[in-house]
Amino acid sequence: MTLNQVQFAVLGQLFHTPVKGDFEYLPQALVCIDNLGNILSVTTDDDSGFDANIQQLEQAGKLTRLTDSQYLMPGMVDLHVHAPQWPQAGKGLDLPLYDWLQDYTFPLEAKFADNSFAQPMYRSAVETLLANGTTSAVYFATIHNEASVTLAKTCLELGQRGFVGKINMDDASQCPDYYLEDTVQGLADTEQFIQDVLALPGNEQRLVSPVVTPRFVPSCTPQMLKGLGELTTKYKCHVQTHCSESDWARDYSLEHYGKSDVAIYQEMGLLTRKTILAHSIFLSDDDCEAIKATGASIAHCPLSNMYFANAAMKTREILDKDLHVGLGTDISGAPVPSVFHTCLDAVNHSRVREDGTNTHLPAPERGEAGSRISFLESYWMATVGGGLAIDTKVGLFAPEYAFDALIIDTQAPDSDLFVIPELDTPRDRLEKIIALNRRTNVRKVYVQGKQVINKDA
Ligand SMILES: O=c1[nH]c(=O)c2nc[nH]c2[nH]1
Repeated sequence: MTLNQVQFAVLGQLFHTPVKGDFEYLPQALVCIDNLGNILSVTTDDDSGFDANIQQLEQAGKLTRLTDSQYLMPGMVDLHVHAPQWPQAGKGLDLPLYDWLQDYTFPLEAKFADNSFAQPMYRSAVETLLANGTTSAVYFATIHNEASVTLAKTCLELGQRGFVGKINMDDASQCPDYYLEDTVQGLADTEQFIQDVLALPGNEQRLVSPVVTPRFVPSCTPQMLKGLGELTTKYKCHVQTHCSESDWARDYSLEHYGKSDVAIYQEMGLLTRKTILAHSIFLSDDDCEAIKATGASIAHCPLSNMYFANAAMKTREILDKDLHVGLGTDISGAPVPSVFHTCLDAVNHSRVREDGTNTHLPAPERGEAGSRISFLESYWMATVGGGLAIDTKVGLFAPEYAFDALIIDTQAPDSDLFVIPELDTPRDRLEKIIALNRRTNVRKVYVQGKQVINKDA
C-alpha cells in the first residue's frame, strides 16, 4: 500500500461482527480507505510498520484520530422502509393491516402523484435515516414514476446507498381507484423507471439501484407478477415485496392461488438471490428451502410485526437455518427511524416469544423455549446480514468492503449512553451502544468513503 492509494484513514477503536453471534473489538485499529471509497486495509499494532504508517498518514494530513469515547462501527442497513409513509410515522397503528392500508396509507401515498409534494417528504425521510446511521436503505416508493425517481435522486444527492422501488398495484379488487395502475402501463412505467435510475447523472458507481417492487400478492394481478418477473430477469434487478405478513395476507394467497407467497413469487420469476422478502412470518419448511436454495433474503421487521403480524417471527429458526436475514424499520408500519432501535426490538420480540404471555398457563407451557436471539445476533443482522441481503460488500471492516461507517460517540451532548470504562467490558460497551444509541450519538456518517454527515463540524 502506498500513500497515494490512501484517500484517508481512521485510527481508533472499532466494533463489528464478522461471525454471527460473536463480535470483534479492536482497541486501536488503522482503517485505510482508497480513492474509490473502499477499504484498503485494517491493521493493528501487531502488524509491521503500523507506527510508521500512522506517522506518514498524519504528516500527509490524511489521518482522523478517534477520541476515547468514539467508536468506528459499520453503517446500518435498513432492508425495508416505506419512504412515502414517513409523514405518517406514529399514526393509526391501532388498526389491522387491511384497514391501516385503506384508511391511512393509500390516501397518503396517492398524494405522491404530485412531485412537488414528494420532494420535501423524501428529503426529510432520507436525511432522518442518515442522521440515525442508516447508510443503506431499501425503499418502497409509490406507483408514480416521477416521484420515485425523485427518491432515487434524493439518495444520490444526500449520499445514501439507496435501493429504490416504484411500487406496482394493479388489482382493482384490492386497490382503491384513486391509487391503482393499469397492468400494461404499470409494466411499461416500471421498465422506464429502471432505465431512468440506472441512467441518473452521478450514479455511475451505482450508489442507487432500481428495485422491482410488487407491493404484495393482494395488490397485483397474476399478469403483473409475471411481467415483473420478466423485467427482473431482463435487468437482473433487485426485488422487494411483502411476504406472508399476517393471517389475512397469508390466507389471501392460499384462497386465490392455492399456495404460499413464496411459492407464488418463485413461480412468477420473482424469487432470486437479490430478492428481499419483508416479514415472512408464516413460512413452511418448503418456503424456507426455496428461500435458501435461491439465496433470497428476509427483512425482519420486529416492531411492525407486533402491530400487524398476528404472530411472532421465527427469527431463531431462520438464523439457525442460515437463511439470509437482515432488519427493517418498516416505517411506517412501525414508527422509529433507527436500525439500532430495530436491533433492540428484535431482541425484545424474541424474548416475549420465548417466555409467552398467557399467565393462566404454567411457565413451561407459556412460550416457545429456546427461541430468543442475542444482541450480537440482532446487530449482525443489521450490518453483515443486511449487506448479504443487498448483495453488496458493506457491514464489515475488511479489505474490498465499501467504507460505509459510523463514528459513534458515547459522550455526545444529550446522550443516554453511559459507559464506565472500569466496569464495562468491550462486550458490555457494544451491547450498551446497540440498546441505547440515539441520533445524537451518531456523530459522523460515511457512505462509500464519503462523509455525508458531520455533526461536529
Ligand atoms: O407493513 C406494511 N406496510 C405496507 O405499506 C404494506 N403494504 C402491503 N403490506 C404492507 N405491510
